[in-house]
Amino acid sequence: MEEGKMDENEWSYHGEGNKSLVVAHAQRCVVLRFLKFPPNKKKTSEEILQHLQNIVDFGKNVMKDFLGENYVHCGEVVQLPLEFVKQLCLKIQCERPESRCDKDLDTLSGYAMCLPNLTRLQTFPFAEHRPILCVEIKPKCGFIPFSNGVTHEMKHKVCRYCMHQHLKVATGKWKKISKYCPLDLYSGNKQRMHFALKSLLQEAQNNLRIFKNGELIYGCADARSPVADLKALAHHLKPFFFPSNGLASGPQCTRAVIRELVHVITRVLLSTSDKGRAGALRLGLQGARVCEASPFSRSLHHQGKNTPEHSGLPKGCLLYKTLQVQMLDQLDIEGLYPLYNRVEQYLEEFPEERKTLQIDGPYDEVFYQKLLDLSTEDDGTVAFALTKVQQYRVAMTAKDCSIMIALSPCLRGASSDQRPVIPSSRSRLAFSVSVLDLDLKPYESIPHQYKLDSKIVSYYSKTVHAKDDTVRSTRFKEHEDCTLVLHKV
Ligand SMILES: O=P(O)(O)O[C@@H]1[C@@H](OP(=O)(O)O)[C@H](OP(=O)(O)O)[C@H](O)[C@H](OP(=O)(O)O)[C@H]1OP(=O)(O)O
Ligand SMILES: Nc1ncnc2c1ncn2[C@@H]1O[C@H](COP(=O)(O)OP(=O)(O)OP(=O)(O)O)[C@@H](O)[C@H]1O
Repeated sequence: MEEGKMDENEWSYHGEGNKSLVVAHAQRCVVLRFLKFPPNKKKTSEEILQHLQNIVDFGKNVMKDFLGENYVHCGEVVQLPLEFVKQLCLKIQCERPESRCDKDLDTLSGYAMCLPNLTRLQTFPFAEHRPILCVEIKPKCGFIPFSNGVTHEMKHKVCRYCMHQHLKVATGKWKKISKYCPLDLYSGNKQRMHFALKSLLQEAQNNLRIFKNGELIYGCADARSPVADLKALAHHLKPFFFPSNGLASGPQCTRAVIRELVHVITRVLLSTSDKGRAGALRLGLQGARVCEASPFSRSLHHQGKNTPEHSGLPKGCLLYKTLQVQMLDQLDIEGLYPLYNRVEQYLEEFPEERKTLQIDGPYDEVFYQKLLDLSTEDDGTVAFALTKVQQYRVAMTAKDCSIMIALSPCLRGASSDQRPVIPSSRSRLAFSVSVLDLDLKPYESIPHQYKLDSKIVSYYSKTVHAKDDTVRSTRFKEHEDCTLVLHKV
């Protein structure tokens, strides 16, 4: 970023999560990502610079290898004029959702990350004049724990996302329980994937957002005021997926356009645009492949059908690679926690060792190589415990990342310029797939994870599973769902 040339009026609020806030440039396809902190927890400029550098290094040295060069965009750390950051912060404050204002944007260090704007097609340096649609999915954890360390039987049957839904609704985070189950999305079975994506469209929460030309048109900017009008969405989608059945308006048109979107996203998710390489990890899928709480498997079960087919994901696709990284959590938090305590005990005795153990970085080649040791034989050493702790942190990162799919119609007759292309009813769509929010989860969050896990399972077991029959009838109307799921499209 060139000092003196930064004008806050060229940047606009784009979005934020729990830990960072993103602004997008009006013309150029770049964003600035700033860290956020609670008001009483300010950090020094040096600490912020180090934190951001760690994020970039972790992306470069670890995630690029695991997920694939083309999917990961590490960006770079930039130093910005303090006056620019101050003015920008004032300018965007009114656009920030109230629920995110418990944390303040860091305006004191002047450091931020500069990244490509992933809501735009990746190969274009400048904003395109063609319409660009971008679907952001936060898929969450796609497997059921298989570790012997798991003490709650329920965790072998129902996935964490589905259990957590009940706690989230009870605590008022969301109003309705979603029918989305990550295991359906990660199944590789088209029917299950369609169901998962339709469920996300019905109840987006913070798992689905849709942008058109970089602007949010569907999903939550703020949990309290979600934008989720399917009819309005279908209207936005018409330039991309005008239905081949010729219907220009009405509920049938809405359904047809949404169905097109779901089919196109499924095909993109199953595509292997990263040269089909499987990534550095080879973890066999263990544990249940179906979550008992998923309305999809429940509806099949009630029709007396076998468990849904698990087609498996193509090895080169981003979902497959993300799942592989998630499965670095081999022991589950219950098996991991005693190992974390072993590391903690060691650090209490030898606090100066924290650096050597690379708890807070550097996330370099040495750090990466240690992650590849998948042995689960505990020899009682701190080294073993540390490897499992670091693998767990990486797995948790992959359980919380988001996938961005950008789509843009190809001009008639134009070559695709080596960009991958997917056919749709209206035209061919050039697409790019990227992954974002790959910040390594902090070591300090492990005790929180342990407590939260137990809270999620206890709440689900006590209140939901005990009243299973009632829940089944309120969670979804079976006949309606079966038609939705099994209707051949
Ligand atoms: O624990 P979870 O599964 O609720 O995930 C948290 C997310 O909630 P979600 O369930 O996706 O709505 C949560 O997302 P929201 O703030 O709810 O949008 C964060 O992503 C959080 O990560 P971090 O603490 O900011 O690094 C996430 O925490 P981590 O568990 O990934 O550390
Ligand atoms: N490179 C990018 N291009 C376009 N949009 C982006 C980019 N990075 C982030 N965003 C948008 O900003 C939002 C917040 O970013 P991000 O997920 O990194 O925040 P976070 O605070 O780290 O998230 P979390 O709540 O998971 O901790 C994303 O959901 C996405 O919509």
